[in-house]
Amino acid sequence: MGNAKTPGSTAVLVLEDGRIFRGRAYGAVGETLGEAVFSTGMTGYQETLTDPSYHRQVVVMTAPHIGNTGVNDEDPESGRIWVAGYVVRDPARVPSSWRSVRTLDEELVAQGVVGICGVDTRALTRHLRERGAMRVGIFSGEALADEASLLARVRTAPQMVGADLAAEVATAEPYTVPAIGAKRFTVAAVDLGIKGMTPRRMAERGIEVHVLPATATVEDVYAVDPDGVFFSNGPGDPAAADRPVSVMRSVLERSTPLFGICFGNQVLGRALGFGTYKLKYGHRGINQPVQDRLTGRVEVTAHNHGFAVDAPVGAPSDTPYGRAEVSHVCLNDGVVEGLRLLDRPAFSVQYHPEAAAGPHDAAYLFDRFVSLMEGQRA
Ligand SMILES: NC(=O)CC[C@H](N)C(=O)O
Repeated sequence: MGNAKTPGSTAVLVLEDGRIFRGRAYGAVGETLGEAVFSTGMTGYQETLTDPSYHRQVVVMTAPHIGNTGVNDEDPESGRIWVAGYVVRDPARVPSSWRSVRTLDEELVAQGVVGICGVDTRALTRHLRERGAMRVGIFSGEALADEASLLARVRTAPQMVGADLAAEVATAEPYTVPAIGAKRFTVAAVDLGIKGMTPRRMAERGIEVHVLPATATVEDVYAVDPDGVFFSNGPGDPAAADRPVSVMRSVLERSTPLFGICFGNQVLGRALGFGTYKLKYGHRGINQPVQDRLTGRVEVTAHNHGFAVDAPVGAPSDTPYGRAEVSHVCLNDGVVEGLRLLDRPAFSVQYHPEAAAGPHDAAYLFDRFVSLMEGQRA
């Protein structure tokens, strides 16, 4: 957390391998620690900042100009900024948008988010691509100190591997998002860090969404008498998500239609008996090419993931819940981007069909979920 900003004051970004970038304080002044990751989205910084999946991550924006459209009250994906820190090359000096109500700098200060600007984000991104995501600290104001002590601070930060974070970001109390228009289905959505656009995309399809805390039990899920069950995106290491994995296994057992996004895809991978692993530097941006192996169609999609499912691409695998296959792959690097069961109504994707921000190529996946629920009724 930071205190009042001194414009243009010095800030230092220290990576855990000892590489240092100097710049100017942006947003709140102070100290922040986290995992350094980069996002290639040219637009949608408000959605990025407020995506709970970024909890404990310091986000480096590869787009050089950030803040151009200021901050509005409509675009946030949750009630607050979740990124641990923010790294920008060249912040907008004068934002311009009819929806803007304040500057991004003001918003970062108001929410105590420590950032840095004026750093060479291309060099920083290349470093992270070569060395991989790693721990980082941003320091400004009274937090500045000699390099050796800053590096020692960075090395005290917790690692992302093994981090169980969903309950830190998810709703404490259940809430309901009503269907828009006539209600057709009820869905229990286990909130592991859900983005606001996800229940909205379901509501638009006549689904009443009961958003449940990350700690929801199987009894909580079935207490809403769901036609389908959804597992959301969220922060942290899926290898630490034992509770959602066991809840999901009960849902699979009962053959209730099931859909998972991002963390939810990793939870499905684990529920089926596949492993998960940490990617070197992850996928974060809104223009990643993904192929739907069922139709052959390529979609341009929004991503934010640092882990992935380790499942064989090709012939289906036998799992305790019948045959499962990799339904989608990333065309940049072959990473598993979706799973589908062949004998039960369940599927998931590693990317973001709710796409806020991002292209809407993958919105059909919400319709697939609706079809599964229709199929179950027929
Ligand atoms: N957006 C997400 O759900 C991210 C899932 C997980 N925390 C990852 O980094 O891979």
